Amino acid sequence: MEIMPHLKLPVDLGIRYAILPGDPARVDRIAKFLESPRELAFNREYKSVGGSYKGVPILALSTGIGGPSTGIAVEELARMGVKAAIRIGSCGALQKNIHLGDLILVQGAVRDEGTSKTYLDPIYPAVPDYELLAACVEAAREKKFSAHVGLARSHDSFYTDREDEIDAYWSGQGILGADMETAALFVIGRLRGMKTASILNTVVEYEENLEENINSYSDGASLTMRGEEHEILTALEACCKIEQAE
Ligand SMILES: O=P(O)(O)O[C@H]1O[C@H](CO)[C@@H](O)[C@H]1O
Ligand SMILES: O=c1cc[nH]c(=O)[nH]1
Repeated sequence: MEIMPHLKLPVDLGIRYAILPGDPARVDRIAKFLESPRELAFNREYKSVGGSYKGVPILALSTGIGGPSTGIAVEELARMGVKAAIRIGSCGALQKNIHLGDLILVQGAVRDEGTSKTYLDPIYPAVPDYELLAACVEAAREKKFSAHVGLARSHDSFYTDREDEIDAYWSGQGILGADMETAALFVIGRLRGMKTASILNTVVEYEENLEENINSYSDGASLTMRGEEHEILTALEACCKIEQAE
């Protein structure tokens, strides 16, 4: 049986929906929302758990940090027949009205990263699948989660000497938040015929201290952990909506 070189999952796993956090620790927290969760593999940054939600088989898989490892995950998931993948990430807000634990449902991403550019020219757009995004928006609204729909910026370097200046520029262009994986997911997923969407949980407010806030998220601060639960539920409900529509 063929095993994926990085994900260490079998090509015929047979699960059509994937939920993709960056952090492997988040996979265990997704597992708590699944029926009959079972750990499937843990190789490098790729931790995977299979289970189901309201009867729909779901794969939770971490992608690690950044476009390169996300690109590998998307390619191997596509080979396994995954039809829809929703990132549930964390982000820094770039607008003052976006608060800790608020969700950003990404309508398009600035491709300020290298991975997607190795596939296609930068003029190609990084956009989610329309139906999958609509299912995420509907799910978040039904559950009354605090959510904003708009653009994100995906970048490669978390620490640069110009981060404040760069953030101010993109904030001025109306971008809602910054992450490191969404653009690569959208571009590579679209090329491989996979529906994609990205939901980002705000773990740093605009112009707040990045390092302190990320530390308090990993320590389980309540607003950001609640946002994480909201993004997990939004993604799972969206998978059910797509499954019902088919
Ligand atoms: O929490 P995840 O999903 O990893 O997302 C964000 O957090 C990491 C940076 O701290 C980057 O991967 C960024 O995109
Ligand atoms: O700027 C930021 C803040 C949080 N997470 C990111 O990926 N980028």
